[in-house]
Amino acid sequence: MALRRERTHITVRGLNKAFKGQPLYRDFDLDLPEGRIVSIFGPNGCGKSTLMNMIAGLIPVDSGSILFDGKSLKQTVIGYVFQQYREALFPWLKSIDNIAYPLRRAGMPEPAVKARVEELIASFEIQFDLNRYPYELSGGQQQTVCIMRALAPRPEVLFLDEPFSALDYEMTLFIREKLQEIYLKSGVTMVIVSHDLEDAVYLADKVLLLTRRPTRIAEYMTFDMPRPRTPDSMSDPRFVAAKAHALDVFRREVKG
Ligand SMILES: Nc1ncnc2c1ncn2[C@@H]1O[C@H](COP(=O)(O)OP(=O)(O)OP(=O)(O)O)[C@@H](O)[C@H]1O
Repeated sequence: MALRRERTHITVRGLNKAFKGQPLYRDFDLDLPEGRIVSIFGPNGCGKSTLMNMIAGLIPVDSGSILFDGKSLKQTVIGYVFQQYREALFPWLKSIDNIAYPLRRAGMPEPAVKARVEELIASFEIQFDLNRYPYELSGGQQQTVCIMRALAPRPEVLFLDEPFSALDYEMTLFIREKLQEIYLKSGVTMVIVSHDLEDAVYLADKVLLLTRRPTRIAEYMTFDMPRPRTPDSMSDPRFVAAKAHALDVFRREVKG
């Protein structure tokens, strides 16, 4: 595979965050590469979600800088997929209107909204009825709607907080494939928080392995197995070795 040039997309510098006087991140630096998938993995409570949410602007930092290609968050279009898809969708809007919501809110003219939604439906090869309300859909279908909504405004970065944790295994495989397809088509930078090592490694170009708090980077592991990866990839020796290595680092960090 030809080597792709790695360009930094998100730069985190001198990040500090404490909860109730207890430091979580102290002078923390991180670079997230453009057009790659980075998974964040680490011990329970080490601050995976907090880190991603600070980058996505959902949680304030105490101090430090976070820039997207040198720009602030306000100047950047991002998408966010929540773990709890049931609570993330607006129950009073049909699924299709949930997807269109961020476009309408941004004042996009209706014909352009329709065209963008149609484009998403085609690229996701949606087989279910998007005129249904979210509660009429299965969990996997609801999570698919959440991902489509997050992608609707063509974000530069897509953040996903444990996107598989509320799904059964079959749906996990389905959503993983969809995310990989979208990534291969659009090259969007993705950041995924995962508490499952298999999920963390499967989609990732890089796995950010964190320590216990106060949280540091234990290892920023590169996983360059070619794409598309398939369920068979999980028995590939390269996948098995990457997962075993990440598990070693994790065990060392948990033991302290
Ligand atoms: N609003 C808050 N107030 C006080 N403490 C908080 C708050 N949010 C998070 N914390 C604490 O900060 C730490 C990191 O939380 P966070 O949810 O980011 O960790 P995580 O690695 O994503 O956790 P998990 O693996 O349990 O999902 C935890 O110890 C948590 O209890």
